[in-house]
Amino acid sequence: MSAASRDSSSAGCRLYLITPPRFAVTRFREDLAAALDAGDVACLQLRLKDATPDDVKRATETLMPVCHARDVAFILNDDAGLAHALGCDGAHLGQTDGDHAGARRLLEGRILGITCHASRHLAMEAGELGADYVAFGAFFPTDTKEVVHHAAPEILEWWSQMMEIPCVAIGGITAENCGPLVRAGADFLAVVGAVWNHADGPEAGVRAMNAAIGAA
Ligand SMILES: Cc1ncc(COP(=O)(O)OP(=O)(O)O)c(N)n1
Ligand SMILES: Cc1nc(C(=O)O)sc1CCOP(=O)(O)O
Ligand SMILES: [Mg+2]
Repeated sequence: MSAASRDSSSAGCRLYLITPPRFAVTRFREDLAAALDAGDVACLQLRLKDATPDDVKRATETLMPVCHARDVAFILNDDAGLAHALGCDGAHLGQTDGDHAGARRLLEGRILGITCHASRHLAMEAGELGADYVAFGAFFPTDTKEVVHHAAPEILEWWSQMMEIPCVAIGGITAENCGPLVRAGADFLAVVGAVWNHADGPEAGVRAMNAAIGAA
């Protein structure tokens, strides 16, 4: 999850895949493997908002090996303690997902990503406490989540010119609309629907996203 050198092209921007909100683990294992085999994916975030810790544990035990076999980092959403306990590669925390500084200490040597919405101030704070990446969004309307914050590409441009810490763009991103985000300096594009809801299936979704990143 480190940023490659930045320039004004798509060089270095990679796909950051997030799981669908709900899935049957055994079946999803096959879908995930096929999606990851379809093209470059930097990491998978397990995002199960209504699941119990036991559900998350089972999903992690099933899906993390699929990721690791393909050199894809496995990041758990919302819970740094559980990420640590389950041996995940890292955690993604929102602004209300607990103590960021404590998570940084707990996940020493692992990945910590922090949601910063459309706020330069939150991003600077996250950078100062040692986040491995900051996430900005939502850039476009999304059916995956009700969002209250709306970001514009300028924040990616500002961040990427100022800071070495990678930035992730999220929210309604598709192969059709991602070009300006890549050109603005996003290091990663985080997507749910663009892959899992692609009309031709998740493999086509991964291929389309990578083609669009490469063409930006
Ligand atoms: C890469 C990435 N960016 C932002 C989010 C959103 O996190 P959060 O604000 O905590 O909202 P939930 O995902 O928990 O609903 C994310 N998960 N991943
Ligand atoms: C999980 C999440 N966080 C967002 C934010 O703006 O912080 S938008 C979002 C949903 C991303 O799914 P899709 O790619 O289907 O729009
Ligand atoms: Mg969260």
